[in-house]
Amino acid sequence: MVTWMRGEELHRRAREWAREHVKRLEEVGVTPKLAVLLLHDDPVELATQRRFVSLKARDVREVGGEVEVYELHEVPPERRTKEALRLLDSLNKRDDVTGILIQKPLPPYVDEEALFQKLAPEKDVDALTPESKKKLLTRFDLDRDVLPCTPAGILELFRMYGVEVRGMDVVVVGKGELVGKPLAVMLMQLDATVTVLHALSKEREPYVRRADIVISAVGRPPELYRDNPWRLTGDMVKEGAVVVGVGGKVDPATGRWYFDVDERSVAEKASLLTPNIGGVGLATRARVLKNLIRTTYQVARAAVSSRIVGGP
Ligand SMILES: Nc1nc(=O)c2c([nH]1)NC[C@@H]1CN(c3ccc(C(=O)N[C@@H](CCC(=O)O)C(=O)O)cc3)C=[N+]21
Repeated sequence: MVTWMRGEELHRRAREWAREHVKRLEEVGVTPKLAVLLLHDDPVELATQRRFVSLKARDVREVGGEVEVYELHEVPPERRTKEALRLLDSLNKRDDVTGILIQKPLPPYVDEEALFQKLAPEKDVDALTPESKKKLLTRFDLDRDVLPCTPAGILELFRMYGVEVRGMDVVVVGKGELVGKPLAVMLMQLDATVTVLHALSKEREPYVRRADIVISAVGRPPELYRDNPWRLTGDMVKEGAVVVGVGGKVDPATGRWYFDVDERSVAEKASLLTPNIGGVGLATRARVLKNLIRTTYQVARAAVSSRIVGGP
């Protein structure tokens, strides 16, 4: 029998925790404010990302924070990076903005590196600036650090459901900057044996079949992508494996979700499995809230100490 790894509890606890901190911050005159940048113009991505952004915005508002969303898809592609950099510059400087999130993925013509270099590290809710990434390579503290939301959310699910990664064979499918890559690094820190598979991997099945833990973070469901489609089905994993499904896309025509993991067939083989709805997504949102509170403290602290250092 499969045990479902659900994110509701983490999400509920994070909201409670965040609400408490919003109250505490209120007393010193600070309100968390998240600025979200949405740069994509591809219809599948725009539909999907808008949905994610509205969910995160709802969470932040529900705990007493504020949200500003900036959509840049109407800016011509050749000016998109420049406009985003200009916007980031002003958001970096604004005292009322305490967290900035650049929704991923970005369109291919946008200079991603330039954006994350520009983003003020103390406001980096996703831990995607070069500074945050560097920290991941040495060590991290799941309970204290601003860490990439989805990888950290998955590690929290593992902790909650007693999944030990030490010494385990873990396969991560997908090597994206947002999930696959940081997660692989974190799992390595936790002494797992990590294999990362991606679009150019010669073979996938043999690696997947022998893995104790499979994490699928691709986001190319066959229903929506002809090139390099990916779906994990029950026949691909070993009996008793732990399986985590991360990727999912919304069909802009129907509003329907398509996911990386075929929940039904995998549930017949896996010992533990995240549900496509109510699993990793909620664990991710829990971390977004926690990260925003942490960046808010960082920003508030920086403002106070610069006042002390710089004088009035
Ligand atoms: N810079 C950046 N940071 C992110 O954190 C980020 C991103 N880019 N790009 C896209 C992914 C995806 N993501 C999700 C958030 C919430 C759900 C979620 O809450 N899903 C609901 C269902 C969704 C629904 O009800 O429509 C659930 O799992 O129950 C899922 C996925 C954040 N992402």
